[in-house]
Amino acid sequence: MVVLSKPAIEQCSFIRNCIPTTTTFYTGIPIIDLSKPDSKNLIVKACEDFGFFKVINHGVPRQFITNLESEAIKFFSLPLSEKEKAGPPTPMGYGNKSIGPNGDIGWVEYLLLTTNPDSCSHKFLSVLGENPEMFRSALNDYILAVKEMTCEVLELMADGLKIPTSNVFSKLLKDEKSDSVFRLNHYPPCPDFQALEDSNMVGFGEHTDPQIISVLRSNNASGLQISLRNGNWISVPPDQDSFFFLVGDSLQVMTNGRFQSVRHRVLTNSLKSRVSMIYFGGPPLSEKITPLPALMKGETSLYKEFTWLEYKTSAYNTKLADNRLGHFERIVAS
Ligand SMILES: C=C1C[C@]23C[C@@]1(O)CC[C@H]2[C@@]12CC[C@H](O)[C@@](C)(C(=O)O1)[C@H]2[C@@H]3C(=O)O
Ligand SMILES: O=C(O)CCC(=O)C(=O)O
Ligand SMILES: [Fe+2]
Repeated sequence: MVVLSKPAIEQCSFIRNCIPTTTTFYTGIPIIDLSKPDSKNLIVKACEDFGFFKVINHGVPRQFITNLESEAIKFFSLPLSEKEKAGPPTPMGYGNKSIGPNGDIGWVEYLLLTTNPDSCSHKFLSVLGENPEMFRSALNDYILAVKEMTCEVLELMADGLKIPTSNVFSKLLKDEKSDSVFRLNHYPPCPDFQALEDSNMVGFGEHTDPQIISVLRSNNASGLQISLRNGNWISVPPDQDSFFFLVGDSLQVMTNGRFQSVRHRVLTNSLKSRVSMIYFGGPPLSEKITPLPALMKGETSLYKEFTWLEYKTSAYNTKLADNRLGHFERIVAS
């Protein structure tokens, strides 16, 4: 039996007083069933209306998901000194509370990796845990299966947009030089609510993702919120069996603003640990990010021309909440 010390009991009463007993979950999130024939049009509609949707019947083996989740839990349960052997994040590697290079702080620890199995960021794994090979293989299985499912969704999206080359997005992720990233996040339950209250700390502050598409899976702990087009924040009901897709800044540019990247954040006040795993599908560094000609019916581009390397370099000089695309918007005379 666990006997709580007095301060811990006090914390519990604080928790009881401060946590709303019910989180109001938004029930209108678009759900895309990949086994249904109308999914391509629903994907386009969801990207236009929300920049966000949930995918079910995705075909990613449950075993790959549970294996990686249990490896992630094992990793995050290691002593801090062990985890720190894989840090600091530069930007790949283990990070704790500090997000990115510009002073953002969150109630989160994480592991950021490149997705190429041969690339050096997986070297971080070899310094960790009792069986780094199991972690490596769980990661490779998961990333491969999620990438395949993501490409299927991107091809449906291109079809839905009536773009004649349906691999226009997926080929960027499939390219061997694709600059895709993988992230494991762990949001521990808050031990010190007062500190969190005082500092207004959140799990992961509001932002948009710079890549083409982000594919997020979490355990059944709440926390994720997205901003609707009217600026209202809504709580996303967690669903450990589904994947959430988020439109990134690069897809916003490639669709000349028809899709908009979704602002999102993670709040901390759950009593439960949240573990999330996110695949950020990005293009090769040299790729020009520009509106697709097939979508430009006489319009002009809303954005200056830039490569993914230029955008990424600029993004790494911004704070999390900044409007990163702002620097690349073209002033269009009306
Ligand atoms: C504050 C930052 C963290 C971030 C790099 C940045 O300077 C701005 C973009 C951030 C973000 C958001 C999505 C992904 O989690 C991420 C890996 C990415 O590609 O851009 C993070 C960056 C990071 O944590 O290094
Ligand atoms: O952990 C989450 O659920 C979301 C995290 C996120 O938005 C990110 O890592 O970019
Ligand atoms: Fe994000």
